[in-house]
Amino acid sequence: MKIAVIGVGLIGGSLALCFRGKPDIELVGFSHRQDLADLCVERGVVDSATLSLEEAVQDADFIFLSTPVGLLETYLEQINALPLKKGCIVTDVGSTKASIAGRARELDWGEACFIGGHPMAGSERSGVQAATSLLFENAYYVLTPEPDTDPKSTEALTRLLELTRAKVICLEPTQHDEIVGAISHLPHIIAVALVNQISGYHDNNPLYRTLAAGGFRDITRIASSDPVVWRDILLNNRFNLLKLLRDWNEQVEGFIDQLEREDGEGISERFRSAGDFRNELPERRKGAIAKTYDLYLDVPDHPGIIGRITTELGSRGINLSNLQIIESREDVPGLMRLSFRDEVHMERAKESLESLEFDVYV
Ligand SMILES: NC(=O)C1=CN([C@@H]2O[C@H](COP(=O)(O)OP(=O)(O)OC[C@H]3O[C@@H](n4cnc5c(N)ncnc54)[C@H](O)[C@@H]3O)[C@@H](O)[C@H]2O)C=CC1
Ligand SMILES: O=C(O)C(=O)Cc1ccc(O)cc1
Repeated sequence: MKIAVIGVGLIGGSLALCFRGKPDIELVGFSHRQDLADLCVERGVVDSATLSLEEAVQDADFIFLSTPVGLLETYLEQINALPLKKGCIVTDVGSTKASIAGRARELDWGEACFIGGHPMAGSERSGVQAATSLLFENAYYVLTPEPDTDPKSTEALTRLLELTRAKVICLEPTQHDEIVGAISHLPHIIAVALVNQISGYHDNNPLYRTLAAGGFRDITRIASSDPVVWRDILLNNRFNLLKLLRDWNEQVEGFIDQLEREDGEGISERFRSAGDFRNELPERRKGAIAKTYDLYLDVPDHPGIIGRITTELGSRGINLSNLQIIESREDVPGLMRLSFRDEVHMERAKESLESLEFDVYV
């Protein structure tokens, strides 16, 4: 089976790593620059890479378009005009689905077909350097087959995507863009606006960055996302976002009004209803919203301390899903966050680290 990945960045590279090394799969990357083509081969993400689109898609069984959204339709058109293998499935990974689905519908695919796709997992990092085969584990992977798409093609793509360990669901493209606009694109806008607002205050007083603590960091991680990728997503989904931002203004106006009227009960009620909804979000899956079980511990600045902690957990078979040094506190020993997929591993880690006399907080 030949799989072509057009644009081997965070998402294209991560998909390639999920497929890589499986028996009978040949992975070819297409890049628009020789240095990037060389890099994805050097990093072992694809078997070979080419600057020729024709060569990349020739005889391919699956083609994944994984460039920024603004380039997807151009590549779709170019690929549609090239000779494709009978039964070839062309798909994409773009964060918006209506426009590419609309363009694909206008093209004649002959014995090939197009099925839109969107893995609902990612990160604020970009480029093939950030690619990982674990990115999609337990996340949702949306496919947008048309009513007349051959179910066998959707099935074949779904079967291949099992290698990502994501859960495939099918959605209509317009509905996808409305929902994903609200749960992913709007939060990115809010994070960026918030960081830029605070950055403006910081220009006059550097204490803003010094004091920026957990809450600010938690809600602004995605503000570090790739500017080109996000420019394209926001422009592409602008009609949904304009409505969502007007609704957002109403939320802001509501707070202004409650503060002016000193309406404490109204403010508490907003926190209560937000907490109720937030606490009911599906748990224990990675992706756009990752639920983890976290422990915090003070770590003295000793050489080898991180190795000691991870070796201890590893030797007891405790599965660590993430580790982060939190730098929000100055002039104190480091604070480390250890994340686990479930409560059992978290509790076992707590006991084990306490027995080594670490101060552990849940
Ligand atoms: N970043 C994320 O967390 C997620 C992104 N997506 C979607 O995945 C797609 C790719 O995003 P990322 O992998 O995050 O970005 P990325 O920047 O890591 O990867 C984009 C790739 O496209 C290549 N590229 C850029 N210009 C090109 C051109 N003219 N011709 C050919 N290739 C070109 C880049 O070299 C890079 O390899 C986007 O459509 C995005 O909406 C989907 C899910 C999550
Ligand atoms: O980093 C995060 O938490 C994300 O929000 C990742 C993400 C980015 C873009 C998508 O289309 C889907 C998921």
